[in-house]
Amino acid sequence: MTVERSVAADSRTVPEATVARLATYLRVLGALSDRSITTVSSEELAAAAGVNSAKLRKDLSYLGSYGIRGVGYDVRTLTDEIARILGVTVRRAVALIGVGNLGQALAGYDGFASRGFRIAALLDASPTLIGSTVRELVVRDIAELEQVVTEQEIAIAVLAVPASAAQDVCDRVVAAGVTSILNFAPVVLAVPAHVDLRKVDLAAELQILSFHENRKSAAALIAGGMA
Ligand SMILES: NC(=O)c1ccc[n+]([C@@H]2O[C@H](COP(=O)([O-])OP(=O)(O)OC[C@H]3O[C@@H](n4cnc5c(N)ncnc54)[C@H](O)[C@@H]3O)[C@@H](O)[C@H]2O)c1
Repeated sequence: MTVERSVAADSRTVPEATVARLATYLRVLGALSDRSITTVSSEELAAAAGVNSAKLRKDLSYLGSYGIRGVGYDVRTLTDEIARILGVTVRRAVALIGVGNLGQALAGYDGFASRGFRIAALLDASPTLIGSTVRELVVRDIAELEQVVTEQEIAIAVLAVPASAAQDVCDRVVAAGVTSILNFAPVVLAVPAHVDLRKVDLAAELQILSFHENRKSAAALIAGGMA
């Protein structure tokens, strides 16, 4: 999603694109920490995150983090700084709505917990799913949405429902007080200005790759013609 926005980080503001890269740096730092690596150079961190080191240094300068010349960055300190800016020092409770093919795959993904998120509730409308257990969580009836949001202090709702149901579910989630939504349904959702909405669209990502494939084929044809 390309929303031109910034996030306040102390007295400075962090561009949205930097926020997205900070999440990547945090993942890379987590992997380094798992391997008991305590310092990392900007070049190493940039390469592992797939960006150039000038961009990485610029991104980290928003945190007031410049590293030590010749030594690099302290993995623990940088992890803590990025986690603080991203607000993942608190474990946020996530409600997963729609426990079909995608919802069950997401519910089974261990990576959320290690990155600061707790799947606290699963909700669905299907009588065959309501009451069943997925990853030790009982699937609740979507009719209980408002109660579940309050009980579990849900901070983020993930929508994995059919496109036809997504706006209705989104409206209810917002009315229940949730202000962050991640939407997987292939539909543009309308939300009030105070709600942060992000969308995941794997088909669009594949189309972008397809576009690049086209360009590569065209370039190869031209190069072949010139040879
Ligand atoms: N963004 C992506 O890249 C991506 C990838 C795959 C699927 N999707 C989308 O994710 C959604 C789910 O896909 P799926 O394959 O899991 O579908 P699915 O049919 O297997 O699951 C959808 C679930 O939503 C439930 N549901 C329907 N209406 C509901 C409502 N009003 N409230 C609560 N639950 C409700 C259904 O009972 C079902 O369990 C679809 O919109 C699909 O297009 C997106």
